[in-house]
Amino acid sequence: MATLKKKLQGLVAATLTPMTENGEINFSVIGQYVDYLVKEQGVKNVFVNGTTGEGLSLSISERRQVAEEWVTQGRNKLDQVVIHVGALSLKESQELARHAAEIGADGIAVIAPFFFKPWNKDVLVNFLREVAAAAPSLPFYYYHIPALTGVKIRAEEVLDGIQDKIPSFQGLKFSDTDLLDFGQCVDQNHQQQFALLFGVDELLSGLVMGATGAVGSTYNYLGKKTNQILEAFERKDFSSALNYQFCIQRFINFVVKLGFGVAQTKAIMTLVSGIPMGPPRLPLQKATREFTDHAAAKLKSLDFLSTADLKGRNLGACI
Ligand SMILES: CC(=O)N[C@@H]([C@@H](O)[C@H](O)[C@H](O)CO)[C@@H](O)CC(=O)C(=O)O
Repeated sequence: MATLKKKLQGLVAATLTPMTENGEINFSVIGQYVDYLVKEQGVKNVFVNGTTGEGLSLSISERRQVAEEWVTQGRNKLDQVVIHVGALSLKESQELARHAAEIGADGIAVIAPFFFKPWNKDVLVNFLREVAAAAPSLPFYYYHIPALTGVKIRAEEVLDGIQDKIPSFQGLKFSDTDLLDFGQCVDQNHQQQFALLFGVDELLSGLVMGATGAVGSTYNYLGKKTNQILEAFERKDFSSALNYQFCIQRFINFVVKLGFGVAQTKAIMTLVSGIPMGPPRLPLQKATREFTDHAAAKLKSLDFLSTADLKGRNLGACI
């Protein structure tokens, strides 16, 4: 049985994996990264080695070391450290799951295998069950991200009866925009026993539909702003929640048009936090100087960046 833990809720930062210019992992800044999330962004949960963390581009040994560093540095500072342990090889995934349990992580998550793909719900759940069984004491989350895995089995189908197969099942990270599917997951979750975490940073729609929390890349540097959405939603001030959402979207929409992914997230995080995230690993390509300059200008115009070097306050600023 999974150890009873407080339900994962609120914002969860999908962490980046800091790298040196030579492409090695820069473990030395993870402690600083933890402090930044907690103190500057008000984010106390992390999702490590996922999409944003380039988990699938790291070796197994690197994934173990990154997980270990987050757990160590996060001790007594972070509420929960969830480790993504998905891999194409079931054995590797099980090894990572066991390791997460040994180091004292708070949960594990797994994506659908995406080379040889499960062709139906039962096959997918069998795969997930085998991984979960390697760390039965850890809360288990299914990481649904069909656009990247190509596995289009609906999340509501996966959830149906899943706890009978996976006793440690604790929730879903829903990285998709199909609100019918997400709504069905919420509707099924009658006893509210599962954490249903929205994985797309246009968060308000997920909250309205019943998300209990959210995992995302932008919470690394817009956590404080996004927490304002959660707070307004909590006090039923929907108009303010929408204003905060639109304000954040002005930035997301801007960078999406420039071409936005993990490399660009690394550049933005470096800019906003001052912590060097370095380049991504191939096949991803480092963000261009042009992208970083445009993103910096937009962040300043929205007052998302330190105003110390601002000459005058922009009237369109989101504060
Ligand atoms: C495909 C992707 O990278 N999605 C991001 C989002 O946070 C995304 O950057 C955001 O919604 C941008 O609109 C997260 O869901 C990724 C994530 O949670 C992870 O790193 O595991």
